[in-house]
Amino acid sequence: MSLIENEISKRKQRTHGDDEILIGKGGYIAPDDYLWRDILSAVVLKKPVLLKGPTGAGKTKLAESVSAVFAQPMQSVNCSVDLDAEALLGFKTLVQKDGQSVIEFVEGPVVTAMKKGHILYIDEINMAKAETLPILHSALDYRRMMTNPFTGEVIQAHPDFSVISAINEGYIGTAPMNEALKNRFIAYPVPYLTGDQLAELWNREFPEASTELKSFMLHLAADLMKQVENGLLSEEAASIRSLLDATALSAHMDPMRAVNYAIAEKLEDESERELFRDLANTWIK
Ligand SMILES: Nc1ncnc2c1ncn2[C@@H]1O[C@H](COP(=O)(O)OP(=O)(O)OP(=O)(O)O)[C@@H](O)[C@H]1O
Repeated sequence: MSLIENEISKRKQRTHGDDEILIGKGGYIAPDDYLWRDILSAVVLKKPVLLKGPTGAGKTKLAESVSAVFAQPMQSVNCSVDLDAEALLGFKTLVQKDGQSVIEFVEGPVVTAMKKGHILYIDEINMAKAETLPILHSALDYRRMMTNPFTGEVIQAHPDFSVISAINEGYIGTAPMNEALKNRFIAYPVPYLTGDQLAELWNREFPEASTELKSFMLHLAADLMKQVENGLLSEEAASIRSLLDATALSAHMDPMRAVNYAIAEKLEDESERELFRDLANTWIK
């Protein structure tokens, strides 16, 4: 058995009680033959994983699929400029016990994931304020431990504790990631699906849809990718999420209106919207 299969069977044997509700559903389709196993390799080697890719490329789905394959609960943190140490580690609160007010510490997602050996998914990690995340450095490198500044507790991570982060690189409003933080991760590009893999996703998500509709969406997706590569459309124009939304809407309305609402109206420039509509029109029969 390979290292990966060995680790999968080991982690799967654990039981997680009520936390089982936090196990992901899976369903990520990889763009090639190696990305999925390459990511699992980093996880079993206890290296933090950084998923780099545009919005709606399946990064969250991929993290959920890692959670599913190991049957391991996933704690999620969504970063924003307001994210502070308390949102990551937890906070103190007053509770009543035997008629007395006592201070208790409510553990946050990082502490829980470290202690229970869950997967910690940190979405949009580059959106957090530069001063917030260094608190994680010692948990992310070979030390795999942290001193909780709120309680003074020294936490040694459970052997299964794994970290997956995601970043929308180049997305407006995102700062580059702090170098010392980035240095602790193994980074994987997560592109939009194309070709056969995209068709596989459509066939799975829309088994009832007509071949004509699926063919329209898949041709449109290919054209959008081409124009993104040519620099004529912004990357989110080819977002798989938006294309899936458009296909779902098409069950209830004309597909041209569906792609207009789900994709065109969200593009910033009128020139982009026009180009998009021209491309869509060429595939509408
Ligand atoms: N390769 C893929 N395999 C399976 N589903 C995918 C894939 N790519 C996109 N999707 C689907 O597209 C939608 C968006 O995916 P997801 O939320 O994982 O994207 P994301 O990269 O995390 O986006 P964001 O950066 O905006 O958070 C979901 O419905 C997801 O199932």
